[in-house]
Amino acid sequence: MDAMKSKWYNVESVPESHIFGIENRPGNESIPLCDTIPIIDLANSDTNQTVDKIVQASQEYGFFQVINHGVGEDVIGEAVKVLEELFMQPFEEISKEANANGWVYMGSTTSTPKGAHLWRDNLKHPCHPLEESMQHWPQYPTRYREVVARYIEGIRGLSLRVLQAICEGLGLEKGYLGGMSQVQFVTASNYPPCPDPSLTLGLLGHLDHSLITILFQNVGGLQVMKDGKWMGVDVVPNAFVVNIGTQIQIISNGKLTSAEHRVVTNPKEGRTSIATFINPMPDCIIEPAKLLVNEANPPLYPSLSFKEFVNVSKPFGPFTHALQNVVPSKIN
Ligand SMILES: O=C(O)CCC(=O)C(=O)O
Ligand SMILES: [Fe+2]
Repeated sequence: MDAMKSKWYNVESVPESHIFGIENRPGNESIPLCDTIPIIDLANSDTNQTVDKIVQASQEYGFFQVINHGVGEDVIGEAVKVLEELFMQPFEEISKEANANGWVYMGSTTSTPKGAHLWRDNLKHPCHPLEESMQHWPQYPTRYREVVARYIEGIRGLSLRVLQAICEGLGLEKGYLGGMSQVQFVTASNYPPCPDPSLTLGLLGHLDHSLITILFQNVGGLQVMKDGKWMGVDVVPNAFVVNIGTQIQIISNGKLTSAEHRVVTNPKEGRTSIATFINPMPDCIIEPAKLLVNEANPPLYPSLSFKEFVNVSKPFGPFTHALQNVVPSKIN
């Protein structure tokens, strides 16, 4: 049997192990694409107009897309190619390499708190500081480190520009958020075509516990919760989807929104996504910024180190609405 045939997803129907309960599965309801999530041109990211657009989108949707972001089309294309090549290897080969190097590979056999298995393979590793973290990255495909490093360099620059624009928009001092973004993880996923997308999910609904997350998707599948309804995030060629993580929702004292999102599968095409999480250091205290809190605007969230926050969230599983359980006051 060749590598492709032996993959778990070469099946004619969705195995029992991948069927989600009624309350989580997408079903047959058709979900519209949201054509109002802003697509923001970053050619001049420091103008007031761009800053306003970023803040508005972050308030209203917790999501926006960026174009003219400075990361080359070829850099993105190469990264997707090298990841697709990696995911083509047999499960055992990837796992062996992951274990030897200390990065995380979760094949679709990995269970989720909701019982069923996700319709995806996924890898995760740190990517900041670049030189140091690169030593632990995959070595096969042989161009992986070189290609992904170039991608990550681009994402680092972009993330600092976006964080700076958010600082400006919130009225925070320059570098307030950029200075906190000392940890960066990349997680790449392969969502194979699925014989029945109504039964299963690529990724359960969740909030990202990051400052921001910068995502590339080559095929649609990402959905965002807006006013209690799922909406599809359209694929804009070579754009990045940026979303506000729970940590910026806290720092902004609820002014900016971290929105729930999930990934559905499709019967025709495989999908590759690359999400880069921009996170604080574990000991960094995350709390509503002093400048945004006063008598009229009391803090909505407690102060917690990022580590504590993640710990408190754990009992609820990484894919649940952890934040709602942590904070006494509502999060919306
Ligand atoms: O694959 C995607 O489009 C989304 C990934 C994601 O939301 C995550 O890894 O947190
Ligand atoms: Fe996410």
